[in-house]
Amino acid sequence: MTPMLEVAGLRHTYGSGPTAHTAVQNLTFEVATGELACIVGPSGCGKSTLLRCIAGLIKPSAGTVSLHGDKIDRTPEDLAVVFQDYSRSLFPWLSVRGNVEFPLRSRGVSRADRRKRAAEALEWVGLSGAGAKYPWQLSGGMQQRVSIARALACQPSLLLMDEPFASVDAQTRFELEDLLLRVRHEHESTVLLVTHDIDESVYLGDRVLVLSKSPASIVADLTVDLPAQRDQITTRESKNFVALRGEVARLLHNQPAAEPEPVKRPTPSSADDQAAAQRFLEAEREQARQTSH
Ligand SMILES: Nc1ncnc2c1ncn2[C@@H]1O[C@H](COP(=O)(O)OP(=O)(O)OP(=O)(O)O)[C@@H](O)[C@H]1O
Repeated sequence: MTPMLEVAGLRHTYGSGPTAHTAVQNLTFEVATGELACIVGPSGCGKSTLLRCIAGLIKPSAGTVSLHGDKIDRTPEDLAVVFQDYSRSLFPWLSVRGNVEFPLRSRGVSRADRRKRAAEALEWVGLSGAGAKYPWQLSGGMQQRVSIARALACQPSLLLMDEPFASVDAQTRFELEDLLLRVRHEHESTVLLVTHDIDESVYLGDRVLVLSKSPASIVADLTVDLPAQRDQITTRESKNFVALRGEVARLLHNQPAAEPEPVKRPTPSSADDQAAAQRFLEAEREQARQTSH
């Protein structure tokens, strides 16, 4: 079956000559229909560059991006993006309803259908009563819900999310993570979410793609072996969660400076995995402390 998203041999270099900077190199992966894939990588490794290439906002220097088999050379209509900075992505002069309806105008959706789809999307994110308000009358978490509603109203084949919960407090972050899990199951959405938060990548993902330091390449593609129904307390305490979180942390913190080798996933085997992961993390931190002095 054709994957929803196919990224093949992607490279992007900013600038040219002596100031050229390769942000991502040789990235190849697929995201299946209905899957939620998380991308996690060190700060500045090229995560946003990758998303911008997928969204058709920049043309990659090499390689291809295809959405259900069609090569992307401009922003596809059936793709929506949720950015970290909700305050800049919502229009302050439009009501919440107006913001959610806005991208539907350029997609030729009739006024009546725009109203209907905006009302539905606001209901999905728990903001039915807020349509007439303005973004600046809402909390940060509510504004990000509006951004998510706006993306969902477009009924995208692929939802791209770039650090979507990085600008809200911890409690709101948990609520928004659970909101995303709920709506993606209800709507069988295909989601590619970029985060620098290891726990978030494991909590949300069906898969976690771990990127190397810049220029980003994929060092591991891990399947998240957790039940589809997750909750913030028991899932995060579970043995599989803790083991996988430790593994992602190791992969992120233990990278050679250049050309990382692909790393195979070890199979969790003993009841001591959790403690072993914790000890390993502590050893990693100690090593990082020593090398930074
Ligand atoms: N327009 C640009 N021109 C030149 N270099 C750029 C440009 N945009 C990004 N870069 C560089 O490319 C590299 C990757 O940047 P990018 O923003 O994609 O990384 P990131 O992983 O999303 O970063 P962060 O984790 O801080 O959000 C960085 O070294 C950055 O300085």
